[in-house]
Amino acid sequence: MNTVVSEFTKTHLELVENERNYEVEQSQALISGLVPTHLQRLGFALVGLRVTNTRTGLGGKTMMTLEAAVVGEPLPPTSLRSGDIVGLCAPGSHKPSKQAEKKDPAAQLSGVVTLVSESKIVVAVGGDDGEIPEDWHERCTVKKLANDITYKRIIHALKDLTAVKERPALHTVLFSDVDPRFEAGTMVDDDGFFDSSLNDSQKKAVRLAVSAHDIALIHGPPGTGKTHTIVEVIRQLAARNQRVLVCGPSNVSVDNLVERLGRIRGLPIVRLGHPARILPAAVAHSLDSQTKYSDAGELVRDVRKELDDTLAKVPKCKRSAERRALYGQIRELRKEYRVREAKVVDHTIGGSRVVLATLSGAASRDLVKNKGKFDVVVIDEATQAMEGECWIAALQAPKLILAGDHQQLPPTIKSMDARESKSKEDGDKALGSSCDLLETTLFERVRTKFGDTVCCMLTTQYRMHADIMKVSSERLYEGRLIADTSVAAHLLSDLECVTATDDTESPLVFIDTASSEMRESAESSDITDTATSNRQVKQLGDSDSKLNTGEAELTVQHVDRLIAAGVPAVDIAVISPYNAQVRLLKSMIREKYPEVEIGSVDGFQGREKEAVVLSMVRSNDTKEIGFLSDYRRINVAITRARRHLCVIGDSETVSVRDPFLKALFKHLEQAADLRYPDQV
Ligand SMILES: Nc1ncnc2c1ncn2[C@@H]1O[C@H](COP(=O)(O)OP(=O)(O)OP(=O)(O)O)[C@@H](O)[C@H]1O
Repeated sequence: MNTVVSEFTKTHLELVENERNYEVEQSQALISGLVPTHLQRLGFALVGLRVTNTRTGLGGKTMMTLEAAVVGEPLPPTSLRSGDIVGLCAPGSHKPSKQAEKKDPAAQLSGVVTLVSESKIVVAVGGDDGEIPEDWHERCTVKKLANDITYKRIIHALKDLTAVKERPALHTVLFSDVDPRFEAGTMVDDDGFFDSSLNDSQKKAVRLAVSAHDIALIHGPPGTGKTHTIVEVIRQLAARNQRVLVCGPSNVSVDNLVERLGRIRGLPIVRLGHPARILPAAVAHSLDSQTKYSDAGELVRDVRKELDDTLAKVPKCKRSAERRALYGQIRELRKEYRVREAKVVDHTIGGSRVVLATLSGAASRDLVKNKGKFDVVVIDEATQAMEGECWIAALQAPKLILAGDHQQLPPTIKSMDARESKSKEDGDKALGSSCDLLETTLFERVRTKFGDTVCCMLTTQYRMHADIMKVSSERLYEGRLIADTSVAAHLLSDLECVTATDDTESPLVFIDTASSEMRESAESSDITDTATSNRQVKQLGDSDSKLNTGEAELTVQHVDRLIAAGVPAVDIAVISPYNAQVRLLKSMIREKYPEVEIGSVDGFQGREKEAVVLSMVRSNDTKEIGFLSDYRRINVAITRARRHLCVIGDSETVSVRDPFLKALFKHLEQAADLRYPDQV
């Protein structure tokens, strides 16, 4: 079996390295090719800042607050967000630090953004690299840097997987012909569920997951209560004295679970991860908060105060010898702080039955020290993570539970377009199939290998009107998805303050633009701000994004009608598979209705709204539909709506080639309120 594992990791390592290089090259080309003022205009840098405050954060990091150099002036608009990795340097400086030089030669320090507000940005700068040059109290620049940490962690995990000496049964099941095992003795009795509202398929999934010896899958189509079910699984495992590591590919997926688990009394949980990336509702359970405010945290509070007091003396100190002495003290205090903090962290993690982190965060030093101390790893949204990413967490326990839906979008492989076109150009089939391999998730691989023996599908959905879910159920979920009675017939007109109109009484509206003149076009330069931002869009692989102005106008009119009928703007989402159309729609809707959410289909996965307007965009003579042909994208698009879905598209272009789209348009023609542009 070791040979199989070695071959597997070798192929994946190569693919992940390629993906990492591609992403780093892309962002470096953008970031290092432009001067900071230009980057600032694009939202990737802030120039003319000054350091106004420093204090100590988790891990002994220096939290630097930066404000506009002109006192009281707001920061310019920026796309820098909490969690971004940034480089800091004096204007025009080219003196590299060891840590930052690989990423940006002009950066002197690098850190993580922890807060961005109208007037300030806070950056956490790592340990001993946190010595702040004197002139930064007057002028300094912050620039976004490429972030390849997750890739490095995947690469590390794959190497660790190769090196495992005593393989648990989980590895045997995943890499050889051994079948998964289930232990009947651990079965949950009918009256043994904590949550009495669970439906039959959810109970079945909980039983499968709890009784699995090595692996189980929970397949959760849209709105079927996958998270609900995972919470019960975790409670059942904790009640059996098992320690559980719970992960997801994104911070949102983890915090969703933190929020729900945090409400359960008597279940000690801790959320690992950079506080800047944790959602406010989950912050109280973060390791940072627990080390700060728990009784055990007393141990570090004194040193933290002394460190902060010493840091505060630095800007006031004019002589460099005195500054050097202060930095010497700071270094010693940091060392002491880290030793004490490590004890508190071990105590907090060790005392928690359930530990939560992103998949990438599962590589945290604090967790790796805990290696082997978990009984089960649970991964939510596992169909949105590359297999290598899952292994960062999966190495930590002998049992793995994966939850997800392989009929929705897989993880984004950024080098995919480049690889696919190169594969076509060179006729290199191997390159093409390597894309597929990287896109194949661990969930999908296990489901294909073992089918229903390891996988339980949740079949009652609590989101969509029955007409909205019909095509997805029939074509992708074997016709087994049923709408719960609480949602099966619900309409916008049932909402308080919404009047009954043709729109609010129809769960499905289809505006067919076929035989109109509403044709797609390529994005022109006047849609984006500057010539450079067009180039940036191209560099980010969005060069041939399409838009359709006619459809955009119909979309705005439909939103106008919904709002006039009393549908709250916050309950409406406008989505499109094409980023260029999203940009156009934002420029037309944002000002009028700031609360209407406008985004790409891919960005809306995992979300829901009462009303969704979907603009399909494609309309051409050759029936080209580009990436609309990925049925998973269309499945995500049409399953976001609870009570009302309005599809705007050209049936003659979109419904011709792809079987899923054909079925969707047939259903729309039969079941939707069908309209034509000149009648709306
Ligand atoms: N057994 C149940 N009885 C009643 N309502 C339920 C039940 N299970 C889930 N729900 C409701 O269904 C909705 C979706 O649940 P949840 O967020 O757990 O689903 P999910 O499958 O994780 O969602 P997504 O489709 O976004 O992945 C929630 O409003 C939840 O309260």
